Amino acid sequence: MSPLADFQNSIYLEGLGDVRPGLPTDLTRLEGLAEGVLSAQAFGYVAGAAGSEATARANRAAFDRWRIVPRMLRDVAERDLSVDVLGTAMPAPVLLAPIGVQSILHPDGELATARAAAAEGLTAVLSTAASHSMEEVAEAAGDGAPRWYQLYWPKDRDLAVSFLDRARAAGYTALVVTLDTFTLAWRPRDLDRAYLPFLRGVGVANYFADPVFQRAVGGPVTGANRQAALLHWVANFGNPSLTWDDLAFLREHWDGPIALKGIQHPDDARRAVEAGMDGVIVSNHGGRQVDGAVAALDALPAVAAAVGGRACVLFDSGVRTGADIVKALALGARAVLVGRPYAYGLALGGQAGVRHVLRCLQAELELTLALSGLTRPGQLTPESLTSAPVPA
Ligand SMILES: Cc1cc2nc3c(=O)[nH]c(=O)nc-3n(C[C@H](O)[C@H](O)[C@H](O)COP(=O)(O)O)c2cc1C
Ligand SMILES: O=C(O)C(=O)c1ccccc1
Repeated sequence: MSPLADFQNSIYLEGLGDVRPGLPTDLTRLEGLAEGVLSAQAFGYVAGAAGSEATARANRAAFDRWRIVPRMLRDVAERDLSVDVLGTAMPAPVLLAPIGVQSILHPDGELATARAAAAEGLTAVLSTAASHSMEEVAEAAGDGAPRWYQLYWPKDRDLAVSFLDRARAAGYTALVVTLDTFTLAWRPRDLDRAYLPFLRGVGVANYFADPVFQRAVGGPVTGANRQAALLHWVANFGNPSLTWDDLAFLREHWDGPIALKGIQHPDDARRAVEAGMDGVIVSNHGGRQVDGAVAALDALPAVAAAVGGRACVLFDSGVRTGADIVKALALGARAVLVGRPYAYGLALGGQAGVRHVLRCLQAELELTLALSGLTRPGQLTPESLTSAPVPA
């Protein structure tokens, strides 16, 4: 019996002893529960999306338009979910998407997330906009815990280089460069509450701890230069002038694998490969950037075809269940990143809440795969799916 199937049994056995798991095993229910424990501002920030939130809804609807076609009598006794992604060994094709400002969800924020990921052997991608510094998070994760770093590429090139140097020194092995968020989009829930965590000093730990940043604001951030430091953050956060030519700069300053996050067009995927990138992450940022943008799952097949095995294709935006993961892998992703579900787990139960989410996702993935007649993620192809009948 695999440890993941054991997890399912342990839930039933606890049930016999009348001890219920603390959080629901249907992860789509976590959002509603998280609303009950978060401030309206924090909940709105996390659950919200751009504009009318049509793309956030489309992300989910796209999964619903595909159905798995299970196959029988295929000896699925021995299952192995493990994959190698950009040189990182993973027990399952699941990563924790970079989510900034996690201390609005739980005081331990990214520290709790890193510990939960490490306990499962899964890779957490640390955001540049984290509420704890990358060095603190690395220490919380512990030696040997796989970790990747996500770059919000700031205007100041020296600051970008400093982030990359620090990430390397702290043991982050792969770089995720987020391209779709050089500025925050039109987000009505936050606008209506005039809520931006950074202006309250949340999500700036990596900046305030940085020697290059400190030099620019006249020394370590104290009460005296705090306002100036926050304004410097606003001015530097993103760079709308970047082009494909700038990727050479990243290659020069980061010798490990690089994945570009926010790819939605096959031509952009081709350009990423031509620029020597190791991976692309098909993502629309969970619907938080371009309202009306294509559902991420609908963009995946064409990107996978354009890449044609020359780079690693990853996926996020809308993954909520093991079945969702099966569908994304079948349509061309090597692994998925999950975002809001673990953020809600963090809000509801700290480190244990995140771990609950990770265990449920892995267990449900393994069961869905096996019950569909497969034993390894790599066996999934588009033939594993059929499109759902269009509702009348
Ligand atoms: C509250 C919140 C903060 C986020 N912060 C970041 C970030 O700092 N960097 C980044 O690349 N993506 C960020 N994202 C986007 C996620 O990495 C991911 O693309 C998205 O959440 C996936 O969609 P899902 O939430 O539907 O799983 C954030 C998403 C949320 C919900
Ligand atoms: O809110 C977000 O989606 C996001 O990506 C972000 C951007 C800057 C800082 C923190 C999070």
